[in-house]
Amino acid sequence: MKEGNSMKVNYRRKFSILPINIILVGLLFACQHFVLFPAWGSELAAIHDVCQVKQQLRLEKLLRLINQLLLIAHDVARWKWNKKQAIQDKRGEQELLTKLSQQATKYGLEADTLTNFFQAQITASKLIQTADFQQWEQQGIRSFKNVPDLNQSIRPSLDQLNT
Ligand SMILES: O=C(O)C(=O)C[C@]1(C(=O)O)C=C[C@@H](O)C=C1
Repeated sequence: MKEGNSMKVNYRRKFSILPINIILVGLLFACQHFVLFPAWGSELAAIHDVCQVKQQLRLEKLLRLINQLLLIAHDVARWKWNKKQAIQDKRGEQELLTKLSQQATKYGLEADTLTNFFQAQITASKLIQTADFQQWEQQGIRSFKNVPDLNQSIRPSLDQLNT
């Protein structure tokens, strides 16, 4: 083989494995850091822990809100019982769901998921109110004293919790 040709082959051999070399050196460098600086591993674990705690806190806050909303359902039921009003307010429900799905897009949340969640919340509220009505019917309760007004006080509280 002529000298010029053999140099070409050597040159190709030398440089064709260059990207693999770069990747291997990169990997080695990264691993070495975790070996030489094990603190990095614990830092990653700490970040993971913080994320988990934050998620847990968000979940707890959500559960607290659900609980508050369901507790208010008893006040709603008392007001409706006193006024002999129907439990279901289909128009109110639709207005709430439309407003919430518009807010979902604003906050980058999925409108369907949010709507399903609040639909379930409304269903739970209606079940509580129905159970209250049945119980008061059996107990022969005529009306309740000191019930906050649905429009002036209860619904604004519900709106605040919902948003
Ligand atoms: O605002 C009421 O009348 C409620 O009973 C509350 C609520 C709700 O959870 O938002 C529940 C049932 C009604 O059909 C409408 C709304």
